[in-house]
Amino acid sequence: MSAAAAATHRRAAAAGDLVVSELFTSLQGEGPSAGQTAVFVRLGGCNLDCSWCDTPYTWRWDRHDPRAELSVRPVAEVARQVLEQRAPRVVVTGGEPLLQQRALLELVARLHEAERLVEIETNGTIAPAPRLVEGAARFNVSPKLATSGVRTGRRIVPDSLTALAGTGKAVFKFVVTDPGADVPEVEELAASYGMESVWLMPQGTSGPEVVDGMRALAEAAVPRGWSVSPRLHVLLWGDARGR
Ligand SMILES: C[S@@+](CC[C@H](N)C(=O)[O-])C[C@H]1O[C@@H](n2cnc3c(N)ncnc32)[C@H](O)[C@@H]1O
Ligand SMILES: Nc1nc2[nH]cc(C(=O)O)c2c(=O)[nH]1
Ligand code: SF4
Ligand SMILES: [Mg+2]
Repeated sequence: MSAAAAATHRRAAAAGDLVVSELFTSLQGEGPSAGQTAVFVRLGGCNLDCSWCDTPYTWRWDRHDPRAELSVRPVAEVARQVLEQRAPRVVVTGGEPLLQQRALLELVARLHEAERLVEIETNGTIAPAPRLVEGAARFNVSPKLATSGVRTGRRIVPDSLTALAGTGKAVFKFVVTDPGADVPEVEELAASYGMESVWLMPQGTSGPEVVDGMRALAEAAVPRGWSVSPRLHVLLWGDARGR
């Protein structure tokens, strides 16, 4: 991590604040709630470095400037901004949102109290605390496969995947780059961790990549009883930020 980004995260953690990348309202583009209006809270910082990550501006500080990309905001202020929107649903993502679990807990508790449905997008490497599980409507867990380019010991944390599977609120959404290599790896992970809801989503940041990818993934998903996730925001708006 860059020194500036590290200092930002330390300052936020000391104050109980959140490090925010962006906040916007859109349609949930992925997973079981695809098509539903939601407020997105994108937090800064990640503990992985997936080769195809579509939001490197949240963590890749050799190519992006953390002073321009990140802001430190009190939980109450983020909650107020979210609740100004009429959307019934909130998607907390990143970066890796569970890196900021202490402040995240407070945000999710406030939103849950205000009867918002909070979905948390996570890479599955960090176990959720009981209070986070209580306030969350669902965890959209996206464990990374070998084709992410991240080494196994970093991307697969068995205790965290077990904890997430045990919440009863997790779906597992795998980004597939190469079905021949990736589908057998998903089968192994699904069996090892008792994943009940498995989703395949194509890697891609353009309409044709997503549509062609989904068509190929249907062949693998249907016989196995799995689901295929669109990337609706990519189909509608391409690789635009804040969508
Ligand atoms: C940017 S990540 C943030 C949340 C968390 N770090 C994670 O990976 O789940 C949000 C979602 O986008 C997916 N994703 C990122 N880049 C992608 C790409 N190029 N194609 C398809 N999905 C991608 C991730 O796997 C994850 O499901
Ligand atoms: N529209 C839209 N839906 C999304 N679902 C998950 C996203 C994410 O980046 O986590 C995402 C996103 O970036 N945009
Ligand atoms: S874990 Fe998520 S945010 Fe982090 S690099 Fe991978 S896709 Fe990007
Ligand atoms: Mg996204």
